[in-house]
Amino acid sequence: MLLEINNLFFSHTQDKPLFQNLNLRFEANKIIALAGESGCGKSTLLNLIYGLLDWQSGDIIFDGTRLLGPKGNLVPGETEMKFVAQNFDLMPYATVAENVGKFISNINLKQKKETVMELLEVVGLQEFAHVLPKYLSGGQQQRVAIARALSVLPKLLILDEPFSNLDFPRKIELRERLFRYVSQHGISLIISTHELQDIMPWLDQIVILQDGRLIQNDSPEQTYRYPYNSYVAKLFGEVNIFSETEAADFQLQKLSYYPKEIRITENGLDAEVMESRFAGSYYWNKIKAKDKELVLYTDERLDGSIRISFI
Ligand SMILES: Nc1ncnc2c1ncn2[C@@H]1O[C@H](COP(=O)(O)OP(=O)(O)OP(=O)(O)O)[C@@H](O)[C@H]1O
Repeated sequence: MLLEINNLFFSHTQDKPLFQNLNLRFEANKIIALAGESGCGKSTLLNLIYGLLDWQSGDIIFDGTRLLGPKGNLVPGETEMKFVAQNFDLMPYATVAENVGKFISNINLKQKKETVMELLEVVGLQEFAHVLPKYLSGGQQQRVAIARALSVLPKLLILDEPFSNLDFPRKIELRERLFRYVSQHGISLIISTHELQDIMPWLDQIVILQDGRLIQNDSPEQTYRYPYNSYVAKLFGEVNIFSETEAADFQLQKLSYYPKEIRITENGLDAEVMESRFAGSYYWNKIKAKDKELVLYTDERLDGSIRISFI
């Protein structure tokens, strides 16, 4: 087991405990998402794991060693881990390449240069090698920090919302190269996020926190198909939520249905189309069935009366 969190108690302030008896296990060589809405405790947990905050009680065991937190470390942070927080402290007067090479030995300069260029390629910043960080956008600076963290081949890399500052094309480029690189180099990755859709294909495990509580810890497929509650389902994007009474009335098996889980059928429930809008690869439709508004995605524009089934 790479990382074990046992009976962890932590609060920022006395009146508001955050983690009360948190237990979690992470296996090595996995890509794990730590997900949940803003304020659920993701950043705090990452800071605790990396040794930047002292916890009240419980154990964090990394690769067989019980961690001591900041009280036990002269230099903040654990040596076999790297953490890229949301504020990425780059050296302001050093170029992008110098920043990325900060932790790489100077013994073989040619090798160092090659490694730096390979890492800049992973994060898509080769052409910025000789630029100072102040001329880069927030998202670009964050990518420099990720490349620098990768340079030491840590056992565990922790990234706090790494894609939050990136536009969509850059996000999809970076996620593929980054996830491939960590898998090929045996680096375990914990990545915090408040939305799962875009990184799903690369994940081995999804850990979900709600108000400091661990509410689900499953494979991506299991989490998506059987979300513990509507809070979990909403992390995957748009979703139709039903109360217990509504679910009984609709004769449903679950309390949440994604827009693709409602289909047009010949012998289904009567519904009226209220809106049908072009959304690129699908049509976004708002319909009304049994007085409840629902969203479903279809390949064709909808109109008038339809019949639907829940799958
Ligand atoms: N230094 C602090 N002092 C007091 N409370 C704090 C402190 N840092 C965070 N908190 C509180 O602890 C809770 C968890 O915060 P945390 O930053 O870990 O959440 P998060 O899930 O990472 O949110 P986000 O996605 O917005 O970064 C929140 O209620 C927050 O207000």
